[in-house]
Amino acid sequence: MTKFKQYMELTKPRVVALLVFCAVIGMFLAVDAEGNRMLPSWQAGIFGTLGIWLASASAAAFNHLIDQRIDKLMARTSHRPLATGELTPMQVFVFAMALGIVSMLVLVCLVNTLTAVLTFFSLIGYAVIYTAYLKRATPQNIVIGGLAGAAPPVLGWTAVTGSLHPYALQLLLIIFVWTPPHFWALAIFRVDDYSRAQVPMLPVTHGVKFTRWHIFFYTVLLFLVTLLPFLTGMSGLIYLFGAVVLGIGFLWYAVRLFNPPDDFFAMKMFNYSIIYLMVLFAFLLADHWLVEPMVHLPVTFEPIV
Ligand code: HEM
Ligand SMILES: CC(C)=CCC/C(C)=C/CC/C(C)=C/COP(=O)(O)OP(=O)(O)O
Repeated sequence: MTKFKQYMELTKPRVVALLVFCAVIGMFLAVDAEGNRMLPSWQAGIFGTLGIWLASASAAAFNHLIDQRIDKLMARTSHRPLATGELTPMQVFVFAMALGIVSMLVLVCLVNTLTAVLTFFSLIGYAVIYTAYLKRATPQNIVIGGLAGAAPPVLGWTAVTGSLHPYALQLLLIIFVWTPPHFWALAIFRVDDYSRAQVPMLPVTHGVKFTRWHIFFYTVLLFLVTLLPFLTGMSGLIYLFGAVVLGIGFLWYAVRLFNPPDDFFAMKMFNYSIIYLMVLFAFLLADHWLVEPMVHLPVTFEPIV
């Protein structure tokens, strides 16, 4: 691998691409103080995206640094540049710090302080609270840690408006509830990896059967939570259609997982979770810009901050 590719790998490019996608959609869903649709200014759009991207990449690189011992022990992660020794911990530290500092400079100087502060908390939440502490401490690690990964739509929204709106928190709630079925599906497939590395993920501590039930409960909760944007008047019928169809698909996987047709089925569910979130957010966007706001239920909220 070239040096460039090794540094790119540190930033978890595909995970971060979806985080940034959700942040950008958050930007295009933002409404003004009167509740009207608005387009982001070019500055909020470009520098907001850049700042959130760099902060997420920085968090991912810190995750590589802190997890190097675990990563060496797991088949899925043993090829990572720190695990193989292709990069040194000092190189990774400098890279992660540089990304983090530049992201904060971009957000503070070119976007707004609220977005910078919330992004900073997300970075610390993932890199320090989740990776360095929760991951090793409790099988609820990814549930609590999921809050950091769920932040991007809120960050996108605040980048555009400078204020926090309950609608944006609904988007956070969706990703927060989506994270457990997303991750535990993969963890079931990789249970031996986590067991070898002694990471207390739910299938390791409580078994695969118990984890399947948790996945099922969170998937039902996710189905209900994804109805909120429609019920609160944020989104209309196009979104409702998308959420219900995608949600039925997710529920089908959760039920089938109790009696999977093959060993690879949990991975299929994990892959579906990624498509699910991407398409759900695409529906939110399409609905917001294609449907006349009058179709929406007449419920409006005041910004919180
Ligand atoms: C605490 C929360 C989360 C945990 C523990 C988690 C865990 C994981 C793990 C272990 C992988 C496998 C990576 C690999 O293939 O080696 C993965 C992949 C992925 N995750 Fe998550 N995830 C979380 C939150 C999120 C969030 C919030 C997003 C985006 C909104 C996301 C998007 C993705 C994507 C797109 C992939 C596929 C990456 C690829 O194809 O290489 N994840 N996740
Ligand atoms: C500023 C901001 C929005 C920060 C969020 C950063 C971020 C990259 C969130 C994604 C969550 C994720 C990939 C967790 C997996 O970590 P893991 O250590 O369990 O997985 P691994 O074993 O693949 O490293």
